[in-house]
Amino acid sequence: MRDVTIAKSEFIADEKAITKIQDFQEDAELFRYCTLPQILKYVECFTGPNIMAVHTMLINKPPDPGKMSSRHPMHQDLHYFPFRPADLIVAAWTAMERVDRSNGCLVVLPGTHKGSLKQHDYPEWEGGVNKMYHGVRDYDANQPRVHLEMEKGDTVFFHPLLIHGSGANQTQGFRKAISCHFASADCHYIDVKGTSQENIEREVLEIARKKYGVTVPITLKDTWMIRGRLVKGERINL
Ligand SMILES: CCCCCCCCCCCC(=O)SCCNC(=O)CCNC(=O)[C@H](O)C(C)(C)COP(=O)(O)OP(=O)(O)OC[C@H]1O[C@@H](n2cnc3c(N)ncnc32)[C@H](O)[C@@H]1OP(=O)(O)O
Ligand SMILES: O=C(O)CCC(=O)C(=O)O
Repeated sequence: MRDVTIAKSEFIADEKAITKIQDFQEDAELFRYCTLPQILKYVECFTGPNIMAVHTMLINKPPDPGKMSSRHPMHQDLHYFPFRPADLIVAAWTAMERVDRSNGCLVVLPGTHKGSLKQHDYPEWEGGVNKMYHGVRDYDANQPRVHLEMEKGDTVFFHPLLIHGSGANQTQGFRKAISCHFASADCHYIDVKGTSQENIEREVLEIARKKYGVTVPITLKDTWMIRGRLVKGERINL
């Protein structure tokens, strides 16, 4: 994935536009992260013994190009997931260097994981928004927020309903983190038709057609089944 502003700038080298490697589950070295006992020990408390890595990312938040496009809007990860129950899904996010407000650390709204899934859309940001970076349409902006300042190697585990995002990277370095969403293999797929998740379904299927050249009819479930990888126990539903 490339930052929308940087990718369109003729003055910046192509590799400096790369903000994320999405879906690294087939890369042996990167995937080792998802199998680390130090991570799985905590993941298992949420998922139980049958653990799937459902979504992987190496995030390389670039120095902000001046348009604030390095921000990640406040969102709930469950918006992207066509499976339930939410309580059997957990994110692990590990800082690969010190992160604080200057380089755009995570920011969370504590307690929001006890709420429900909200409507998400592209935020109306003047400087542009990266592809598929949907944000919660309505949330109380006066609600207390916590900035997660973390040292290199620190990991945070969070619920897929927790409203979170990250700020602009105001430094000159790339802010690196590695992350995996885990889910219990006992989770089941849901049909998102008629729900607030229809907009992301449409977008993912369009990307599958246009970017990956898929010509046969596929479903949102197919896109998740192909990418998911078992890390422990038995692959049941997912
Ligand atoms: C499939 C299932 C996924 C499913 C993903 C499931 C996510 C689970 C989420 C869990 C919670 C979260 O992480 S929340 C955030 C979730 N969202 C994401 O992580 C989205 C990550 N984004 C991506 O992976 C990618 O951007 C894609 C696949 C959506 C689209 O890729 P792409 O079409 O190649 O575009 P991308 O590289 O991003 O580049 C952005 C724009 O810059 C242009 N561009 C690119 N390179 C250049 C260049 N050298 N010179 C000029 N322009 C350029 C592109 O054409 C595009 O313009 P133009 O075509 O616009 O004109
Ligand atoms: O690393 C970031 O800046 C934000 C990541 C995030 O919000 C997510 O992966 O859901």
